Amino acid sequence: MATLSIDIGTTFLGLAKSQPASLNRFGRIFFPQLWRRNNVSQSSSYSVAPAAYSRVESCNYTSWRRKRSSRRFSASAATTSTPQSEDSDILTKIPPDNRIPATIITGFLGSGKTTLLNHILTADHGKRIAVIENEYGEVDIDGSLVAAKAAGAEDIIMLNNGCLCCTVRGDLVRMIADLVKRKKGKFDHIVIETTGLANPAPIIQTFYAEDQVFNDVKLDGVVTLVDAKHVGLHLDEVKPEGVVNEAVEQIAYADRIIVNKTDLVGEKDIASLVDRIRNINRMAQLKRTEFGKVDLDYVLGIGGFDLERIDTAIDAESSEDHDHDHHHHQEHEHDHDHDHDHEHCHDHKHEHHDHHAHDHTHDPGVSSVSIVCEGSLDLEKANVWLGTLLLDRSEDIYRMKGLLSVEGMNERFVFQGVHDIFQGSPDRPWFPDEPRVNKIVFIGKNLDSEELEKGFKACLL
Ligand SMILES: Nc1nc2c(ncn2[C@@H]2O[C@H](COP(=O)(O)OP(=O)(O)OP(=O)(O)O)[C@@H](O)[C@H]2O)c(=O)[nH]1
Repeated sequence: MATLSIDIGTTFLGLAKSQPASLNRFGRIFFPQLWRRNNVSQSSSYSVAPAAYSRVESCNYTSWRRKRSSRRFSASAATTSTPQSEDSDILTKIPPDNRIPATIITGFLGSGKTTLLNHILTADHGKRIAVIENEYGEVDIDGSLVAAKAAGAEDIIMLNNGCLCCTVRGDLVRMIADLVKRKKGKFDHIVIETTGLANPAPIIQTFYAEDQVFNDVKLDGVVTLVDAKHVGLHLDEVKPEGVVNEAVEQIAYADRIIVNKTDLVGEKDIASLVDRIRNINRMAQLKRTEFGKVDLDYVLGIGGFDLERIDTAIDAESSEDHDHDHHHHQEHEHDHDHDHDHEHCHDHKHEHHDHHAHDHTHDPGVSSVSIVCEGSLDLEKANVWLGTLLLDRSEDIYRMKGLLSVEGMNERFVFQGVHDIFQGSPDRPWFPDEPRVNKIVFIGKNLDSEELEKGFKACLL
């Protein structure tokens, strides 16, 4: 791990240990230097380990990484001068977020991204939408998008000098800033269509790392199109060491998954594909479509990164794909690592194994682990556990969401993270008769469900 991360880790753990835990200090102790961000009214927290960006070999992150490094230090410094009084209840409220929402549409080549975009632009939803379209090479706005523009997109901007997740991310930042400057108040939502080969992670991180973007625009969600007929080939593709499988990554980072082109395959194949997708990402909602025809509120206004909606997301595994989930639950292989010593605590690990006909060719090792456990946490132990986990494993932990019960705290504590970008806040109070059930979902690489559950359980009182 980089020296920088170790320095910050020492500071982090030092702060966590040096302050006695108490209710009103909770927010400040919990990931203290991740908690505050200058000039932003939300209870937000940011930290990005340089290692988190080294995964995409082909991307040139050097200057950005340098910039991020210095931000880690400034975030840390800001925390030490937290101005709130002890009896302030500001941390128990998640303030309104009036920034312009942005949706990322991703999915492999030909999966139906432009088709969905056109559906969004031509549907009757009353939203004024600005589009940022990323194409490889010197292509112009394609014909269908011209039609879409005629149908009412507020603005269409082309990014065609390379892939958003690599060379043109600086352009994305400038374009968003320019769009906001020129047209603020004239549009309600930004939709960004990535190239089929984009890895969503660096694009997501842009929304947190760049002030120019962060101050005006909030990431609403990642919508991933999956080509029901062809995605299997891409999921199976074995990449050289250190090179990501974009098809897997696009599913792993999604808030909403659209299994498209279902007219081209049979029900059995769809069920098996859905099963496979759920193994990678159990946090996202999933729908099956033809020609991207979904209700607009399925893809816009998702709040995929909003703390207020954490419980919806972490309950998604029992609610998604209502029409078809009987297949899922019958066929899905659950690796139930229940701990029978503790009847209220269990984890589910959802990994690729060879129960699918083609899985044996490649195991990308990206899976979901969920921990559901009744009880209350020792604040200091939870701090150390989660902090250490982020420091050690943030490169492998793609996304996480959680809802925690902390001893001595009346409110539920909700958090979400993308690698080691972490946001957390108390939300509503627990109801008097409500069972204090903790729920955490991790999506990532090489996740060890037993280790995660053991670490979590050790924090319980
Ligand atoms: N049969 C069938 N064809 C579809 C469906 N959805 C989209 N298509 C077609 O698939 C082709 C690719 O769709 P696009 O929307 O351009 O896909 P894309 O993801 O934007 O493609 P790239 O930009 O090349 O990555 C087009 O010819 C669409 O008309 C579907 O549900 N069923």
